[in-house]
Amino acid sequence: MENGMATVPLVGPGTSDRIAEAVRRSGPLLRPIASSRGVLMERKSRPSPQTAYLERIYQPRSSDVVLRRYKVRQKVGYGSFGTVVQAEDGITGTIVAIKLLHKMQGLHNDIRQEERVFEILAGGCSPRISLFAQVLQSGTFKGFHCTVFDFCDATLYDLIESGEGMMPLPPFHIREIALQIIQGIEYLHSLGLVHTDIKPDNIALRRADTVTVQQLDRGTFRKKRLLVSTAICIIDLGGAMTFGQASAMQRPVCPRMYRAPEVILGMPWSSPVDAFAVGCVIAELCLVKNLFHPETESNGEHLAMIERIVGRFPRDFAKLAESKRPGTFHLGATVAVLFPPHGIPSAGEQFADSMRRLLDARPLSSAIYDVQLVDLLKKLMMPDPAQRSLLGDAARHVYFDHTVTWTGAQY
Ligand SMILES: Nc1ncnc2c1ncn2[C@@H]1O[C@H](COP(=O)(O)OP(=O)(O)OP(=O)(O)O)[C@@H](O)[C@H]1O
Repeated sequence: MENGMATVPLVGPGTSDRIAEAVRRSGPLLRPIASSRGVLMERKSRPSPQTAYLERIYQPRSSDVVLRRYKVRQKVGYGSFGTVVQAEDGITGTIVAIKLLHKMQGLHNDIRQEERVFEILAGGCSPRISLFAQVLQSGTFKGFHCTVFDFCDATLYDLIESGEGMMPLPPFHIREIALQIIQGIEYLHSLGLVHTDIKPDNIALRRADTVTVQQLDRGTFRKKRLLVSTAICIIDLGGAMTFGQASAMQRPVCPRMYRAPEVILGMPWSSPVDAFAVGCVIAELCLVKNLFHPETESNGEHLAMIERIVGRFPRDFAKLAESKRPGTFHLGATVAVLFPPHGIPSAGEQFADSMRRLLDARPLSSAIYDVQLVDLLKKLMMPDPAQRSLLGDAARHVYFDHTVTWTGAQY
């Protein structure tokens, strides 16, 4: 093993130690054969619109120098609110990410929202600030409001979609990433803020350096790529709101696949929506696919899917939901989501696809084999928000015993 390590080429200051550590913790049956640096995965951001709005959306050009300092290199991401580019700082030479907000009326109530939320986080004076992308500067370029952030090599979405040879991640990497997400979002909650947009696209890996190892698997060595560091960075604070704003919010929040039952049912919601979404993201990282089928067509199907995968809704919660949305639950000897809706045969043509998806969905405990992880996920995704685990408690779950996390200083 020691000799094997000596053949690994260095990929940056201090990196060899981290490679050695990553390999050592992955088990005794490994030998490193190569290492690579930086963005090793194709960036998989959602597609840009091909519409008439193009002039209101920043189109990156390699000759652009944003805020007279940052030389644009390439587009790395695109979201509902902005285009994100990679740029080089002309003064320090460091690589940054710049988000240039779309110029669309009504899209931004407050164009400085992300910066303000980051200021609140920074004001909390906690080392957990390193779990978020730092805002370095902001201003206007070609009429676009732009915010400059730390650059992250890849998101969990990139990793899941195109982390070839890396997925599934070793269990200890999943644990380290999960703990950081929980601790970061718990920090937001401790400052009275709800993120509202937790999804794999919004959790980034600061560095995507990998080491390729040969892993002994049933008598033969197979190639496997390991992350050198699991340091994460939570991005996109643009949807974050205070508990007070959350309680007054009418429109649904959270992307559908990560949306908690109380939001689906139009009931009051608050910070537990983040816990539910965190559970979905951790499960997705283990399964290397969405926990809830991405083509789920209706709220009814989604609730039935939650019931099948996570567990039954408690009677009190179902009763409350029934009083607001009659026809959602069957309140008999057992409480059950009424899907397909009352009076429509489940064998009918109309719901055939939905019924097929529901039948294919596997309960958490039969899809994930780590019993402690399943217990944690069930607590994070309790259908009733009043029973859902607080993130502080989740961070102390036995699943995380002996988990080492990388701090900001180490990535
Ligand atoms: N600091 C960063 N480093 C590297 N890539 C980033 C960074 N911030 C954002 N990105 C990339 O840009 C994408 C869009 O960013 P972001 O989610 O902040 O934009 P948005 O317009 O608010 O999107 P959404 O539709 O999710 O609300 C991300 O999914 C990611 O791929």
